[in-house]
Amino acid sequence: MNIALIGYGKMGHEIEQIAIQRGHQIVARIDLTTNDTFESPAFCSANVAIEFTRPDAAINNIRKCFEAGVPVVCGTTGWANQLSTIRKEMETTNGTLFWASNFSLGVNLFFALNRYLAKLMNPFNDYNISMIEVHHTQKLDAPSGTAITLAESIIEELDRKSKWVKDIQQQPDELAIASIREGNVLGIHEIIYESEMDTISIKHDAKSRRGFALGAVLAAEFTYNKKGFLGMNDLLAFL
Ligand SMILES: NC(=O)C1=CN([C@@H]2O[C@H](COP(=O)(O)OP(=O)(O)OC[C@H]3O[C@@H](n4cnc5c(N)ncnc54)[C@H](O)[C@@H]3O)[C@@H](O)[C@H]2O)C=CC1
Ligand SMILES: O=C(O)C1=N[C@H](C(=O)O)C[C@H](O)C1
Repeated sequence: MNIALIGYGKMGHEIEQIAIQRGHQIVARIDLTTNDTFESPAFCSANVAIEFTRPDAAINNIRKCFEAGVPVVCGTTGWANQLSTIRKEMETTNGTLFWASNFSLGVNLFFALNRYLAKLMNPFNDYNISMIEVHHTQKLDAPSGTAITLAESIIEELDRKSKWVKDIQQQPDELAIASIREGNVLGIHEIIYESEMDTISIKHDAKSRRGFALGAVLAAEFTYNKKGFLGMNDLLAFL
């Protein structure tokens, strides 16, 4: 498969290695540091583009993929509040977008565990719930996209929580997400249920970026020749 990388930073490099190991060709690398363009024949020859850039760049890059008729897998976080806008544009252009806040298989198992635990804890009002996410200091968005996905599932399952807030809980229905930025931490997410009697917590700790990158390449393989909006549940049902 011909793959175009949009964003050739930490994730772009990791994805390139895995894509080549899996027998794909990288036909274009669009980044602030390269000369490749969306208009080039090389980019237009891509079967799928994989976009990992920054929150303020993702939407425009996805639009460029729709214009070029290239399906796009996007892992950039920090812009998901505009997802419904871009989905409408995807429909009007008959495009293809696969988006996930986290492509790692382990994190997606953790998503299922999180939802199950929230459902289990729903009747037990003595437990309050909070979340901590830790990432490297270069990360631009907070809370992380993964933390927001986790929070959205908890809010769906737990009647006593109706919205997430950054850092400090002020109302009982708020779910506080603390974001810590330190060193080169690749991504830690912990959900904590706390009563006067005890603490129950679940935690995911990424050991490398390979899990994110492998998931993104699998998503690209899955996206090839498909139309519409796709996500990790579609991919996991297929694996
Ligand atoms: N969904 C997932 O599984 C994961 C998502 N991420 C997200 O992916 C994004 C990128 O992460 P990293 O690779 O670690 O960041 P990075 O900072 O190492 O790389 C970003 C690259 O994008 C380039 N860039 C910036 N603006 C651009 C533009 N307008 N067009 C093209 N390229 C542009 C930069 O020059 C840089 O090389 C972040 O939003 C991060 O949160 C990161 C890991 C996993
Ligand atoms: O910026 C990162 O590094 C990561 N971002 C994603 C997020 O915001 O959830 C996924 C992973 O945690 C790494």
